[in-house]
Amino acid sequence: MLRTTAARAARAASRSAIARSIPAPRSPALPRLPRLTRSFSATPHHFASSSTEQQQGGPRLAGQGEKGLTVALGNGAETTFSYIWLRDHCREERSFHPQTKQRLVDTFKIPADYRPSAARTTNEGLYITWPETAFESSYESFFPWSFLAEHAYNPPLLRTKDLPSPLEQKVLWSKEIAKDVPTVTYEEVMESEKGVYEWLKQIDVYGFSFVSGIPGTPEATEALIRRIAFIRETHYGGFWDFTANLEHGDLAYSDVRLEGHTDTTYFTDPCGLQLFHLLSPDHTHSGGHNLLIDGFRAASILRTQHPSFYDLLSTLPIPSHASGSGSASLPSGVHMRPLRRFPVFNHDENGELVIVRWNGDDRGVVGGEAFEGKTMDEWYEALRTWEGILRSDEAQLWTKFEVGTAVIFDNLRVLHGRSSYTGTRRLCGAYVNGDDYRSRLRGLQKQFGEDPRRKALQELLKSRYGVSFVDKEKGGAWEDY
Ligand SMILES: C[N+](C)(C)CCCC[C@H](N)C(=O)O
Ligand SMILES: O=C(O)CCC(=O)C(=O)O
Repeated sequence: MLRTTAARAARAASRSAIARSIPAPRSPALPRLPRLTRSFSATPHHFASSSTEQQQGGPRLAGQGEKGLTVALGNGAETTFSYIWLRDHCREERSFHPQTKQRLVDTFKIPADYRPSAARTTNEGLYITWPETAFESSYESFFPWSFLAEHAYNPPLLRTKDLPSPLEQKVLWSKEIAKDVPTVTYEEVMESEKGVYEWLKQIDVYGFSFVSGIPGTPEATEALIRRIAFIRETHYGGFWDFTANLEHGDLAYSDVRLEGHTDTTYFTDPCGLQLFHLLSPDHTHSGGHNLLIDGFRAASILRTQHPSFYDLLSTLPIPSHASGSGSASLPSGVHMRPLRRFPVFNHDENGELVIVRWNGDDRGVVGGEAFEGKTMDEWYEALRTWEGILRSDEAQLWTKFEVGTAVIFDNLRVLHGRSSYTGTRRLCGAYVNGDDYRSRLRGLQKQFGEDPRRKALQELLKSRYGVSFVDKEKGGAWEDY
């Protein structure tokens, strides 16, 4: 919804009210500092710059231009930041709300020709004094050298390949993992944050985890899921408790075999985690065993053995839908389609595989212009090869559901399926959004001081540029927002 002028004015007023409510930061009285012996090219926009006694060869201010300044870090690497970027990314309380971690400075009110009135450096970072202008009263921003090194862009001082990729943290598995399946107990998850952390670490590394010792009730199962985050509601409801009664127009509500698939490929944002817990005792049914397949491992096999097929399944958008009959609560029926079509393999901006979307049953009609110039036979050959890897004996982890033991898996990586069954089989469970799961895991990593990415970043900044993270109290929230 476009903001009206009044709303915008209200927002501006509320911002300045927020800013006023925050005690104006007492910019440290600038001690009279020795002028830098190094002289800079005298240009009309020259501003005073100085440095507190710093270790020889440490990071320093290396130059100032019309639109930006250049810093030199430990190993002499130089990089330039525009003044607008610096003002826009200030983390002082005037610019960045200390509790909400949201930007308070109105980026688009920063004058296009904004530049500092002074700058100084210390062993910890760069202090920029902004001038008294109509835009704002003069004040000082602080940027740790580590923050500048991490976010440098002209040129970048860090590259994606410098840090461990998320995929490196994962263990790709075959059916052999049956010898030692990742498992936690209900009790440890329910009784401590550490227990939840151990559980989510297993899901992060293996893409799935079993939970044993659960009371055989839907209530206990739901409480377990909610230790991660809230449940994702869909047209199947929130927490499901289902049998083969076709209460929803989907084969899951039947007793037929389901080959390995990921759920909700018809959602623009497929569900992240999925948990199943059997509630009906063994003697009420026969079959209905659970299948798990590591989609990332299967994809890596295809990529290695058939790169052209991997590329095809990484580019061709596949239609997906949920169109089963409606239910009593949804008489208009289900007509689910994603906003756009997605390929089987979806990658992040660094080319890392992050989402496998594959459901042969929910796949729509392929064809049309997306397939123009492609040979349909090649596409089916690629699919057949992919499905052949999924259905290979070594890829398939089959387990027999038991009351009291739930399985949870990352629906963006691990495919699941079911053998056909006879008799009465009652299953419960729910979805959790992938982003809520990853946020919960990130929070626990920080809480238990094990954020692998930041640890690797800290070591790299220290070894390559001789800079360290700065104690938050001194420089606001130096996180990777
Ligand atoms: C809600 N519950 C998990 C029981 C059924 C999900 C329906 C599965 C659907 N064919 C899909 O692949 O998304
Ligand atoms: O019934 C099962 O074991 C799983 C059903 C299924 O694959 C699904 O709900 O997506």
